Amino acid sequence: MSEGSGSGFKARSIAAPVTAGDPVAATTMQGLAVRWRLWRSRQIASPAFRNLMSRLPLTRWIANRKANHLFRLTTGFVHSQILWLCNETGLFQMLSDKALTTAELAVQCDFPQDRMQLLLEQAERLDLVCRAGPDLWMLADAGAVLAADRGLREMIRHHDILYRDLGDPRPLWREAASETELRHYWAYVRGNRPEDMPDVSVAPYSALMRESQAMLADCLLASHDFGRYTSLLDLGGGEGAFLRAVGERHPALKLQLFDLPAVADRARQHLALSGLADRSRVHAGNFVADPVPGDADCVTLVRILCDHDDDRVRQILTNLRGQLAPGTTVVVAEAMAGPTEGARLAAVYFSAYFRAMGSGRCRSVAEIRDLLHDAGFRNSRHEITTNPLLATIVVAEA
Ligand SMILES: C[S@@+](CC[C@H](N)C(=O)[O-])C[C@H]1O[C@@H](n2cnc3c(N)ncnc32)[C@H](O)[C@@H]1O
Repeated sequence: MSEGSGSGFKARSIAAPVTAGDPVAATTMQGLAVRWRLWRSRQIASPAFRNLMSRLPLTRWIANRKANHLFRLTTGFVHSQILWLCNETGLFQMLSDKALTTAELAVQCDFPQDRMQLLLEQAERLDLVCRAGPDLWMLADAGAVLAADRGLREMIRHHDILYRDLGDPRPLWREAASETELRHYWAYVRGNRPEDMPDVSVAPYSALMRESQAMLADCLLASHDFGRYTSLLDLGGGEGAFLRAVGERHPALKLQLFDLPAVADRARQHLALSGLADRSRVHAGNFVADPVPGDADCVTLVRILCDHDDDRVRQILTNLRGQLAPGTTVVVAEAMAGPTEGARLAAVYFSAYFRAMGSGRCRSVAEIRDLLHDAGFRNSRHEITTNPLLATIVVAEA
C-alpha cells in the first residue's frame, strides 16, 4: 500500500481555542465549532457532494483518500489475517537474505502452489513482499523488519488468542472482565495471590515478553541515559531481557530484578546464561504488597502499569514509594496515549487488548503523572522516545 494504515486517521478535534477566563466566549466558540462541524458532516453525507468532489480533479485525491481510509478501517482485519498467515507459514524467514520463486516458496511453506501465488499477491499488495522479477519474490521493508525481529513475529502469532476473544466485542467493551483467553494467558491479572503461580502459568507470557523486548529496549536505551545511574532495579522485569540490554550497554551499572517467584526463577536462569549472574540480584515477591529492595538509584517499570486498573496501580506505586530512598529515580516506560500517529495507533490497539485482558488500560502521560504524584512521587516529567508506538517515558523522583 502506498499509504500507511494511519493515513486519513487524523482525529481533528473541534474543541474551541482556549479562551481562559471568558466562559461566554468559550461557549460561543464551541457553539460555532459544533455548527461548522454539523454543516460539514451534512455536506459529506450527501452523495451529490461526494460525486462532485470525486469529479473535480483538485478534490478527487482528497475524496479517494477519505474513501480508502474508510475502506481500510472496514477491512483492516483481513490485512491482519493475511499478515498472520504469512507469519505462520514462515514466509518472512524464508525470504530473509534471498529471492525465491513461487514454486520454491510453496514447497518450503508447505502450501499448494496456486494458493501460494494468491497469498504472495496479497502480501505484495500489503507491502510485505515485492517482486524482483515476474516470478521472483523478495521482502519489502515491512517484511524485512519482520524477518529480523522474532519478538514482532511472536506478538503477531499470539494474536490468534486475541482474535478469538474479539469474536464478540460487545461484552468486552460493555461489561466487567469475563473469562477470556487473554485473561488466562496473562495469569497474574486473575486471582489475589499471583505469587503462588506455578511455572506453567508464567512460561508463555514470560517467553513472549523476553522475545518482544529487543526492539523496545533499543528504543528505551536510545531515549534515556541509564548510564547516569549506579544501580538499577527493573520492577516486574520478567526474564531479564531489558536488564540484560541495559547491563550490556552500561557495564558499570549494578543490576537488580524483581518479579513473581516463578518468573524470578526464569530470570535467574536467563541472566546466568547471559553471563550476568555475578552482576545481578534477582528478588522474588508480589510488588503490590511485599518489600521491594530500596537501594537502587533507578527503578524501571517497563510495560507494568498498563496491565493494571487504577486502584492496583496506586497500590503498586504506594508500596514502591514506601521502600525507596528520597531522590531515587523512577522510570515508567510503556505505550501511552498521545497526539502522535504512533501513540494514537498504540492507544487504539492497547485499549482493545486490555479490554480483552480484563485489566489495565493505555494511559496518557498526564494520567501516569497523576498516579505517580498520588503515590508520593514528585518532579515528574515526560520524555519522548525514538518510537512513541512502542513507548513513552515518564520519569519521577521518590
Ligand atoms: C507485561 S510483563 C512486562 C515484563 C517486562 N517488564 C518487559 O517489559 O518485558 C509484566 C511483568 O510483571 C510481572 N508481575 C505481574 N504482577 C506482579 C506482581 N504482583 N508482583 C511482581 N511481579 C508481577 C509479571 O510476572 C511480568 O513479568
